[in-house]
Amino acid sequence: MRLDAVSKVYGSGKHAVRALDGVTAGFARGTFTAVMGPSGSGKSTLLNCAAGLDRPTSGRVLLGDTELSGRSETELTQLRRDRIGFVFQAYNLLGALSVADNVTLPLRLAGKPVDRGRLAGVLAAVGLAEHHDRRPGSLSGGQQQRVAVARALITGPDLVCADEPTGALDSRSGRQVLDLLRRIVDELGQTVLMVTHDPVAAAWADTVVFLADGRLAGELHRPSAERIAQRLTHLGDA
Ligand SMILES: Nc1ncnc2c1ncn2[C@@H]1O[C@H](COP(=O)(O)OP(=O)(O)OP(=O)(O)O)[C@@H](O)[C@H]1O
Repeated sequence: MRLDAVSKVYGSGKHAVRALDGVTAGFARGTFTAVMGPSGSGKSTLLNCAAGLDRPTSGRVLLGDTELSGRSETELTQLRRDRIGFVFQAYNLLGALSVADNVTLPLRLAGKPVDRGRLAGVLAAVGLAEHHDRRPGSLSGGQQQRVAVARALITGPDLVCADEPTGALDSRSGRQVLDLLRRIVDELGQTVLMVTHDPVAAAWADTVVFLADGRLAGELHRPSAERIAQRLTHLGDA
């Protein structure tokens, strides 16, 4: 996955906000990247452009060999459904459906057959094999987020996008979700792009990229939470 000189401007005239300003970055297959930066620095905009949820004003977004820019809404919807998995802070599960039906929803929406073996494998990977008939509301927050990770994985996506996936969780459940994201990269070869405010969460990634005012402001490889926190504190420095 690659962003090439991506800019995003919201609004126009004197109300224009340049949320991203010429961001070029590559996220290699099988790696875990965290995006950090102050509030309003463009983290969610970057994730949304990478995931085809939002369109850059200029620049190119490439998912493998597929260019997202210039695609119709229908094409983007299809591409997101088939090739990108999403995990949000608020889980976004459907309360009326069982765990298994939530997880397989992306397949059913795409009109694809549900492979029971694959479902069982994905549920086992997230540690919820015995919960497939439960309703999300009867599970803990951490378990619900692991259902969301299973749903993101069921299509075998090229990219998993996670926006503050631990934002609503206590530290123990958060750690389990981060451990899971780490394992889907290490053991399944998935590619994860995660926005977070939390240096401890970011320290699970291979690379942490920093944003400030819509621009890249450096990156750290395999950093400790302390180094990340220190870097964040000095982001505004020249
Ligand atoms: N739909 C929108 N319309 C207008 N402005 C927007 C929109 N989305 C984001 N912005 C603006 O773009 C800038 C970047 O926002 P973004 O949400 O990407 O930042 P962020 O780093 O994710 O912030 P936070 O950490 O607070 O979630 C901000 O100034 C924000 O107000």
